[in-house]
Amino acid sequence: MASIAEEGITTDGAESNSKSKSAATRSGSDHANYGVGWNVVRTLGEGAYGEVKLVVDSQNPLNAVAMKVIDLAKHPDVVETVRKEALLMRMLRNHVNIIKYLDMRFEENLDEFQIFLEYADGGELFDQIEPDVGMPTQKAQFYFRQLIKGLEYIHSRGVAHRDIKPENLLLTKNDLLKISDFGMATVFRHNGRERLLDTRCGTLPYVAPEVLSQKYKAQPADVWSCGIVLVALLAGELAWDSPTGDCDAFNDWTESANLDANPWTKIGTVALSLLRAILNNNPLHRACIKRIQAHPWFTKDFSKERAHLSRTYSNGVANATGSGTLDRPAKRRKRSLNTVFEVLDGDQSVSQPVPGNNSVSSNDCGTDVGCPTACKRQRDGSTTPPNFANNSFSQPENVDSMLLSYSQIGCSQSQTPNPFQRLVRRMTRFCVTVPGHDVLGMVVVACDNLGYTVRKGPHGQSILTVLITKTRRETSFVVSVYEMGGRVLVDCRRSKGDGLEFKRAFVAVKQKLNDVVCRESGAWLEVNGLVCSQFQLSQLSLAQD
Ligand SMILES: Nc1ncnc2c1ncn2[C@@H]1O[C@H](COP(=O)(O)OP(=O)(O)OP(=O)(O)O)[C@@H](O)[C@H]1O
Repeated sequence: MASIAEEGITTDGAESNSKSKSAATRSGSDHANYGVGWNVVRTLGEGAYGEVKLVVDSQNPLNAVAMKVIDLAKHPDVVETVRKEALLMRMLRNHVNIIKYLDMRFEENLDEFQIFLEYADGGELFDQIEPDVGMPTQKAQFYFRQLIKGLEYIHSRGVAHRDIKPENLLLTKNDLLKISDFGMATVFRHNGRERLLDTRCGTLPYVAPEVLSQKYKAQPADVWSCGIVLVALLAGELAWDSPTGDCDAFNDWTESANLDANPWTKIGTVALSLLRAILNNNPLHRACIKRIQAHPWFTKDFSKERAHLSRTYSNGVANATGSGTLDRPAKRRKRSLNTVFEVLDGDQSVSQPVPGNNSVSSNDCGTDVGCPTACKRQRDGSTTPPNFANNSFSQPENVDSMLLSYSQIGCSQSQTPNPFQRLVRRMTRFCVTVPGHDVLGMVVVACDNLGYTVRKGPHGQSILTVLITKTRRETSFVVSVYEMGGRVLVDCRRSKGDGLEFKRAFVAVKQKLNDVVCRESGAWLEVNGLVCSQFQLSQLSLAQD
C-alpha cells in the first residue's frame, strides 16, 4: 500500500542542515564495514526508492544484515529524506522493538545510498495475519504489547513514526516485533519543546482523521494507527479505506452505527472497548499509551482463559461462557464447539505452563511483555523461541531437505555463492507435487483467471511478478519457484501495496493450484533464518563449534 506524503519530509530543527551526500556517508560508521567479505544474498523487499537486500558475512554465514538501497540515479531528490531517516533510526537504536540502525554509506560507483540495518529474520507482521480472520487473541495481544512498547520508546525520544502499519512491523525468528521504516518519521519534541505537525503523511487506512485536515499532535496520531493495526490483527481486515466523511464505514464507527457488521463482529467486547478508546476522532480524548497499557484487554492474561477453556472441554462440558472465557464478540456467544477448538488449536498447546505478564524474562525471548508461549529452556541453556508459526495458514509442508543453493536463489553472477542461503520465514509458501516449470505455468493460468496481470522474470528465471489489478491501491507480489532434491517450493513475497490484499490474492492462487499442493506434513527446518535439512544443520553446528 503506497504511503502518502503530501508535503514531503523536511529536516527538523533537531538535526543538522547539511545536504551533502558525504555528510550522509559520515552519519554513524561505527560498525563493521559491510563491504569486503560480505555478500548480497537475496532481495528481502522493495522500498520506495530501491530494494532491501540480505547481506551475509562470508566468514560467518550466521552474521547477516539488511541493506536498504536508495537508487540515487532514479531518485536524485531523496538525499535529504534518506539522510533524515538514517539519523532518526540512529537516535532510536537502543530498543529491542525497533530495527537497529547499523551503518550508512554512499556508494559512489553505483550512485546509491546504502543503509545497513539489523536483519529481521521472521518476516513481516502482516504475514502472520490470516486474511478476513486475523489471529488468535493471545497472539494479537503479544504483538500489540510489543508495538506499544516500541512506540512508547520512539515517543520518549521525541520522534513520531507516522507510518505505523503491519507492513512496517517486522519480526525476528523469536517473534520479537521490530518497528521499521522511518522514512516518514520526524522529530516532534526537542529540548522539551513540542511542536504540532502539519505534513499529511502515512497510509490512508491507518492514518488518523486529524492528520488529513489540520495541524496535529504527533503522539495521538501514531496511537490511532496502532488501533487500526489491532483491528487488522484481530479481524484480518481494515476498518475503513480512509477516516474521512465520504467513507461510510468510518462514518458508521463515528456514529456507533452498524457495529453488527465486519470487522467489529469478529472482535471481542474487551478489545472493542480498547478500540473505542483508541479510535476516538478527538485526539485530545484519545487513549494515550499509558491508558492503553492499563486497559483490561492489554493486561489480561489470555493464556489462563485458554487453560480454563481446555479444562471445561476436556470434562466434556461445552460451556464456553462465564467468567473464564476468551474475549469474544457479543454476537458470537453461541459459537460451536468446533470454533472454540479452532481457537485453541491455533495457538500453543494448552498444557504448556501459563506465563503471566512478567513471567518471561529478557533471558528468554528478549522482551518483558507477556510471551504467550513459554520459552522452553534447553539443557545447554539456550531457549526455544515461542513458535506461533504452528497455526499454519499456508506453511510449507513436506520439505525435509531444503538447503537452497546460490543458483536456485537466482543471485547475479557477480555475487559469491554462499551455502547457507536464507529465506525469510513466511507463511505465503507451499510445496507442490509437479516440476517447477509446470507450476510456473499453472500460476500464470491461475492469475489470468483471477484477473491479475503477470510479468515474467528476465532471462527465463523462475520468477513472476503478479499485479493485482482488481484492487484500488496497486498491490503486486513476486512468485519464485525453488527446486531442491525432488521438492518444489512456491514462494510468494509482497512487492508493493497492501499486505492483506496480497494475502487474499495468495490464498486465491493457492486454491487454484489445490490439486498439486503437497498435503502430507514433513520436516521444514528453519533455524536462525536458515532453511536446511537436519543433517546440514548438524554440520553447521559442528562448524560453529
Ligand atoms: N531490517 C530488515 N530486515 C528484513 N527485511 C526488511 C528489513 N527492512 C526492510 N525489509 C523488507 O523490505 C521491505 C521494504 O522495506 P522498507 O519498508 O523499509 O522500505 P520503504 O522504502 O520504506 O518502503 P515503503 O514503500 O513501504 O515505504 C519491507 O517491507 C521488508 O519486507
